[in-house]
Amino acid sequence: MSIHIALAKGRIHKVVMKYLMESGYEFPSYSEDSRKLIFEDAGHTLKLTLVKSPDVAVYVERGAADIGIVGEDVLIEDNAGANVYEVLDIGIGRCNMAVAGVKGKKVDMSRRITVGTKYPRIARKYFEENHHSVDIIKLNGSVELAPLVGLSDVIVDIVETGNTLRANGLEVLDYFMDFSARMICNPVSFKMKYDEIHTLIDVIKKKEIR
Ligand SMILES: Nc1ncnc2c1ncn2[C@@H]1O[C@H](COP(=O)(O)OP(=O)(O)OP(=O)(O)O)[C@@H](O)[C@H]1O
Ligand SMILES: O=P(O)(O)OC[C@H]1O[C@H](OP(=O)(O)OP(=O)(O)O)[C@H](O)[C@@H]1O
Repeated sequence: MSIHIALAKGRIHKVVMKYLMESGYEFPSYSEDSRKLIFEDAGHTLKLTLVKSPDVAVYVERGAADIGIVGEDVLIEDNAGANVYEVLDIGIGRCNMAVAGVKGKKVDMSRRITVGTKYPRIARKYFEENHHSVDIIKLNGSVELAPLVGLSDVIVDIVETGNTLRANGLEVLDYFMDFSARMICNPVSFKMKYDEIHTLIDVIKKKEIR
């Protein structure tokens, strides 16, 4: 029985594809530049689809995919884990969530501050837990711009190397979560395709990428 894996398109799918090919799976029609979204391996054991990160859990929950591989940040932000099993921490795509602001500029946390972010739920929870009153502005990318042009006082965003913050004259005020890519599984598939799914888990575990 073949298994269908929904892969978060972007950084995560590129590493997972590379890894699967290094482990002996052949995907004759795959290339990083291709616009194709579905790939089957030559042995017909895996079908891979490239899905936008927030949609991965939707495919898995509804049984359109058996397995999903997606960043933990996305699962937490979308509160998406309830109807799926998280079966493995893949260890790739490691990054932190941080509050950042303009370098050297003091932010008065005692007043209501504005926060630009792609992660409104995670940001709100963080500020609530720290008893700060905030106005969250949901953005869709290039979040670093917001404090530079006066749209927000601070941002909450992913930091990996810190290069984007540095290049834009921002600094971290607080790191508060870290994430990695997770493998999630549809509960019915987990029972029906138990052996195939465990074979895949073993293949990925064997690669020391954590
Ligand atoms: N430096 C990083 N920046 C963003 N995401 C990272 C980083 N390092 C690891 N990740 C992981 O990769 C995932 C996003 O990958 P990527 O940015 O390639 O996808 P994307 O679809 O372009 O995302 P988005 O549209 O949200 O920018 C995140 O959910 C996170 O788990
Ligand atoms: O610490 P770094 O290694 O610089 O990585 C962090 C940057 O990467 C991500 O942006 P992405 O490239 O996904 O673009 P986006 O801003 O459009 O989301 C993230 O939102 C930061 O901007």
